[in-house]
Amino acid sequence: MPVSPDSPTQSQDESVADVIVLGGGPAGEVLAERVVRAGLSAAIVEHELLGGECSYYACIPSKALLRPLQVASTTAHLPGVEPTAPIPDALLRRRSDWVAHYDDAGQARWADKAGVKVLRGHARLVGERQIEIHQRSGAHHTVTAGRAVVIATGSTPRIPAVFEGVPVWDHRDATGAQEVPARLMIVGGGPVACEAATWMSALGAQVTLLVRGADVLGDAEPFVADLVTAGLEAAGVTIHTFTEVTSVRRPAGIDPGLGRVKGGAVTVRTSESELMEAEELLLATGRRPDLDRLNLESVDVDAAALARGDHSGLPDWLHVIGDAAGGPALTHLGKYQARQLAARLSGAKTTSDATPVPQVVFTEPQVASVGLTEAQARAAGHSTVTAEVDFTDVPGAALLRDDLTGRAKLVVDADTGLVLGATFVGPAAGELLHAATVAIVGKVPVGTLRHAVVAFPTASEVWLHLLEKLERV
Ligand SMILES: Cc1cc2nc3c(=O)[nH]c(=O)nc-3n(C[C@H](O)[C@H](O)[C@H](O)COP(=O)(O)OP(=O)(O)OC[C@H]3O[C@@H](n4cnc5c(N)ncnc54)[C@H](O)[C@@H]3O)c2cc1C
Ligand SMILES: NC(=O)c1ccc[n+]([C@@H]2O[C@H](COP(=O)([O-])OP(=O)(O)OC[C@H]3O[C@@H](n4cnc5c(N)ncnc54)[C@H](O)[C@@H]3O)[C@@H](O)[C@H]2O)c1
Repeated sequence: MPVSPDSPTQSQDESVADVIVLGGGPAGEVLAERVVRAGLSAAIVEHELLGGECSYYACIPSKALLRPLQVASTTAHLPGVEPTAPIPDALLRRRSDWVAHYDDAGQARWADKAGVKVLRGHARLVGERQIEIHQRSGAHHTVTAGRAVVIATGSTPRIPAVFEGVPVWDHRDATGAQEVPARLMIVGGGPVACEAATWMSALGAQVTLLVRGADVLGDAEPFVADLVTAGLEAAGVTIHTFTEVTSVRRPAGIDPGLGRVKGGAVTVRTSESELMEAEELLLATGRRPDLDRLNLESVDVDAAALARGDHSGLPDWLHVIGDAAGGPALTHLGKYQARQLAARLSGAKTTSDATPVPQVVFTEPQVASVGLTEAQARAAGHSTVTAEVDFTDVPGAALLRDDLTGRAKLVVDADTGLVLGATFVGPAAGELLHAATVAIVGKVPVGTLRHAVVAFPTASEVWLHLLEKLERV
């Protein structure tokens, strides 16, 4: 039962559903929908927008901005068509349309149709299967779950100590940009930093990336950083590696609202003792599970252990999925965990949760990877054989555009011939990935993969060339 924001403080204890989900992001929504489909009742408690970070501030707006840029980049290198250039205002309008102008009415209609109750307000645990729901007005009431409570509260940005209290951009401002700062410093070298550098430079900002480590996307196969760095630099982005911010200054900021410049120029000093200045600074320094305000101690759960991904201390009625679970922060992983948990809650037998995690970073060129890198496979004790192929050697890939850059790598267990990991960088990389995921999950040896004939001339011929290099396996 939704409580209107102006209702008086109240305390009632009602069993609203078999399963209560805390947080209505992609993980929470899939969980709720699936348990209802299985014949149980479900309610979601959401304190902001139903649809979560992914729908309004993360995956959807970023990809709405990046897809036209990918098309523009292709047309610039595709004889036979006029090159096309990004139109900043139209890009921002496309983004705003895809986030439904930050209105979740459509998601609320979906929930209604799916038979999922939506309880608006901030949730905190107060006892076994008991949730207190707080409204902004101060009113609150208690609800009880018949069977299970699922934490799906997502994640929140990690703020390095040096930036605490300084008004700068986070990923919400970058995906929700209303203004384009003339100069933008981005701190970080992960997917958020690289993708945001791509769209903010296309929108007209002069972007400087401050990367603490040796490379952008440092956990990937080494050639990933080389190709993404070249792509960013070609787009006009300046990259400083081995650079950490040691101090930051900004004249007292104002809060001008989402995606607007938050005050006067920002000045940072870096570990190289360099002073740098920009109109805005975006922090893209990672995320951590959002568990702080859940009152977990009231049910004897150690929030710090849970944030590290240690779920062993959870009582049998309490579960955690999605970014809140402390693993890789990816929408599709949270949704997979939701499907698995929904099956278990409705009495079905499920296989183990251990599954390779695919990821596509939508830079120019695109980066797609799944499973282990060669270094990770070796560290895990595998003896490995690998194959690498340049996209320029593959006719189906070379037809996609001129000025082609791209590379692929397969990591295979030398003893079993099974694929352990795959990385593709280049046009269509994201579409080449799922075959690798299927090969890993299905435990298909490379000897069998060779019989999967590839249609000519498609980018999937990259697979053919990789497998030809593994003929002795
Ligand atoms: C810029 C950016 C781009 C990204 N792009 C991609 C991408 O392309 N592909 C990809 O797979 N992943 C991407 N991600 C990661 C992706 O956004 C997350 O993995 C995903 O949103 C996690 O889903 P979730 O349901 O676990 O949590 P969220 O989407 O964070 O949803 C959690 C929900 O819980 C609510 N909530 C939290 N606490 C409470 C409480 N106490 N009471 C009530 N409600 C609460 C929140 O308001 C929110 O609605 C991106 C992330 C960022 C920052
Ligand atoms: N396309 C996609 O799949 C996609 C896109 C965006 C984000 N995401 C996911 O969202 C999550 C958050 O992404 P992210 O890029 O913010 O996180 P990340 O953890 O992947 O990268 C954080 C970056 O910040 C750097 N860093 C950390 N602390 C720092 C400090 N104090 N000073 C300087 N640099 C520091 C790290 O070295 C790293 O380069 C990730 O799990 C990511 O996979 C996915």
